[in-house]
Amino acid sequence: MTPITYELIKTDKQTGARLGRVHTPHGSFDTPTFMPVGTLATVKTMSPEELEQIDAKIILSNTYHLWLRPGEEIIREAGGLHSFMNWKGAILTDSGGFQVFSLSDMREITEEGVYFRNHLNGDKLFLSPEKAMQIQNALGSDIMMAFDECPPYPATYEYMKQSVERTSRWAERCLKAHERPEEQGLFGIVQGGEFEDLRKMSAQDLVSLDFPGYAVGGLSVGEPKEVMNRVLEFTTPLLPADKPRYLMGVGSPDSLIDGAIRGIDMFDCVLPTRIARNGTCMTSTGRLVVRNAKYAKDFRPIDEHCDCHVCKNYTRAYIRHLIKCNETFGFRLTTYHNLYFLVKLMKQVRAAISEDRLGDFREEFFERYGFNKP
Ligand SMILES: Nc1cc(CSc2ncc[nH]2)c2nc(N)[nH]c(=O)c2c1
Ligand SMILES: [Zn+2]
Repeated sequence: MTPITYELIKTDKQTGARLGRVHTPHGSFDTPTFMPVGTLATVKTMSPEELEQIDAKIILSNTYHLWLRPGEEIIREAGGLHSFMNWKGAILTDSGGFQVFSLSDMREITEEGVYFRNHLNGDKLFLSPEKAMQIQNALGSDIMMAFDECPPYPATYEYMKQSVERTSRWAERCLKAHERPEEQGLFGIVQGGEFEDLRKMSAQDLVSLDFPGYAVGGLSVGEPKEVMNRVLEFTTPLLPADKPRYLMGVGSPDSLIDGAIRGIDMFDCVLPTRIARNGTCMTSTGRLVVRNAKYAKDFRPIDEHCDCHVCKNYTRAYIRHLIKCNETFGFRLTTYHNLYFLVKLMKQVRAAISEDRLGDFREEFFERYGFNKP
């Protein structure tokens, strides 16, 4: 009945990585994949045409932000988020709980839902599983996320246990409130922090509800990378092999590779677009802070190994000049390159999986990027 299906093509013989394909009402995409983030119905500074140029197939947007501005009814009247923002690819919307905790103060969690203040004008608001589903229904996203609580890191075992049990009850309420299950997919979000038994409880609760896909939540919240990797090692095997697995809020190039190795298919992170707006670029030999004075007369591309439109036509000196003058075009150039870099990285990961050499690719990439440096 769901419009979201997953095809497992092969697994890498060197690691636990999977090559797959996800089908949605707005197109299919190969996995592992990176999803650019478009919180306010735009991937900041990028046009939909440019996102198509870099081969982005699915983007993220946010229930919380679009509910506050412009309001989900305006987007419903526009015919949904795809037509509102003229994006022809797939859209995944986060459910809003996480944003409440990261953006607003005066929050109160109850069984019913979360009371909080609008971070823009201080108004008292209430978000529940039913409300989050109603907003995502209006947005018309291809993949909706269940309303969950992402507890702060670290959290006590007792708090985490209560939170997981409530998130499972909220997930059931989301399923009941799902108005168009044949047109929109709904992913459950596994919580449980770093506690293996709670991750197992959360996964079992959600798998028994038979969602079309699953996210691993509660990570990339300040924990050390080793903790994230350990949690993934005992969590992804609990999830069905014939459904997509989405690691929320991740991430940096090393985390994308290490997540893929541990069986993750989908990633999202604001990192590439956020650091681009302060003049930091991802390159095959590590980060390059193009606003740095040493690039004032450097007429090379951002990354000499990159074949993107920006690296073919613009220099570090020119981009540095634009960034220093706070010229919007400068941020467009760094953003375009950073997104192209991560989309290309996932293409390289998929190629490595198809040739059973993702372990080797990880070593080469980490060495070149400088992740192995002590
Ligand atoms: N790290 C992290 C990031 C996000 C935001 S994902 C996102 N939304 C919009 C952009 N990106 C999370 N979202 C939810 N619902 N639950 C989580 O546990 C969680 C964890
Ligand atoms: Zn480039």
